[in-house]
Amino acid sequence: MFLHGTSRINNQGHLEVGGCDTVELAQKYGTPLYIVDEQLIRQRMREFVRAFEKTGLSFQVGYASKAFSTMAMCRIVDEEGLLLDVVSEGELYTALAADFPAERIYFHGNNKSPMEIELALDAGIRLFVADNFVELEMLQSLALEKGKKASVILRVSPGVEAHTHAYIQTGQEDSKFGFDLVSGQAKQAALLAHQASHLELEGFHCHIGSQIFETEAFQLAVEKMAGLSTECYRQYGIETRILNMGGGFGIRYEAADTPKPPEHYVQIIASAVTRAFAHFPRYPEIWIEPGRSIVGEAGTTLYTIGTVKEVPGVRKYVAVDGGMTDNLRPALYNAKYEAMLANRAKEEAGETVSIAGKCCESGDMLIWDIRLPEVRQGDLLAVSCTGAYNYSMANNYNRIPRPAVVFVQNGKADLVVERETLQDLISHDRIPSRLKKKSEQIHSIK
Ligand SMILES: Cc1ncc(COP(=O)(O)O)c(C=O)c1O
Ligand SMILES: N[C@@H](CCCC[NH3+])C(=O)O
Repeated sequence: MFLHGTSRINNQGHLEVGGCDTVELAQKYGTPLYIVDEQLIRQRMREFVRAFEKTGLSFQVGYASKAFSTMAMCRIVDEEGLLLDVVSEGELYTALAADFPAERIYFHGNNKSPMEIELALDAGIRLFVADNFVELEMLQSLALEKGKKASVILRVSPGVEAHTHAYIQTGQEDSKFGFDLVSGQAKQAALLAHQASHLELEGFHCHIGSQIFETEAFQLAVEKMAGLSTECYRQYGIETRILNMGGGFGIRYEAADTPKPPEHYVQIIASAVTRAFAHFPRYPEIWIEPGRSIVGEAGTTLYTIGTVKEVPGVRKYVAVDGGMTDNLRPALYNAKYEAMLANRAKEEAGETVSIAGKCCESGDMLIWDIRLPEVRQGDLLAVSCTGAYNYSMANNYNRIPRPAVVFVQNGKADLVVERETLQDLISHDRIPSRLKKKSEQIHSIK
């Protein structure tokens, strides 16, 4: 397993993250456990910021909460001075509850409800990334009602779609997100927002995919956005003050992944902007909103190994005390992960096994065919690179409680999310009185 950030093997042969021995973390907090390397998160944020500072252009780095949102995480984003991208009432509520300044929050989403828009307007967030015509209408009428002006940038589908190792240019992007560029919808929306009495159109947004290594795709997307900006400027006098190029920068999940450092993506985007917007009086302020590349490599999930089952001549299944409930990505995207035995980290690999989760689902496999030392019940398995879209996509399938989350740094561990309890699982359940047991019914009559 590749050791990211502060991860290392200590003298006892245990995996250590943030100066904390993971075997001790397992004893103290139990497993499964999400361990987050705080120093690495801060380092990544600073790398993006410093790279922009070097360009001399105006910029904002946002963090996409969807990758991993907790109140403690919002505090780190605030301390590092980033903007915060939220996509739901829940993410907004989490940020506000953590006292994140509303004026540095902006709201994404393809189906914002009137209630969500009202909450955000009342809180005084920085802006909305408007996704469609219905939303523009809602924003205008709710802002009017409240006697406010809602700042917006428009989400555009630029017809550039990037995948992990390739990108394609599609004519008209078939996407549930944003205003289509090719058909002229984006321009039409810009004019509408520009003319609306209670909207302030500040610019455009696009996001071309996630876990992207192809930097050419970002260049092409900048060019497309510049084309739209030019048309809007020449025809309607609309100035693009903000150009948000989204997130999507790839990370190293396994040896085959070769991501570029944050600086590389920033340079590519910044130089594409200086070229493509050269004919404007001013360059737009460039925004990006990475999620995965900030938190992904900082996460490690610790499991206890339970049953081991050999199918003779076929494979050895090693089951852990979590699975698709804490990491949905292998089941959902066939995502690949690396792992090691955290309690015997120095031992040579001796066998090939497959790591199964504990859900009642054949597809609940975390890793197929991984080389590990001979595994025993009670060993600790550490899966790396689980910081993004693991905790945030965790679920209670099979009524399995969600794990705890600890932040580790300089030898200290802080519990930032408590493990769900069995009581939590039933806390919203209600039994209608007709289904209550006779004894309980009599009790409730008294
Ligand atoms: C609009 C938008 N912005 C930002 C992100 C964050 O992407 P990533 O975590 O790949 O950086 C996403 C997720 O793909 C997104 O949909
Ligand atoms: N949830 C996805 C990424 C989608 C991000 C949201 N647009 C993942 O785990 O990789």
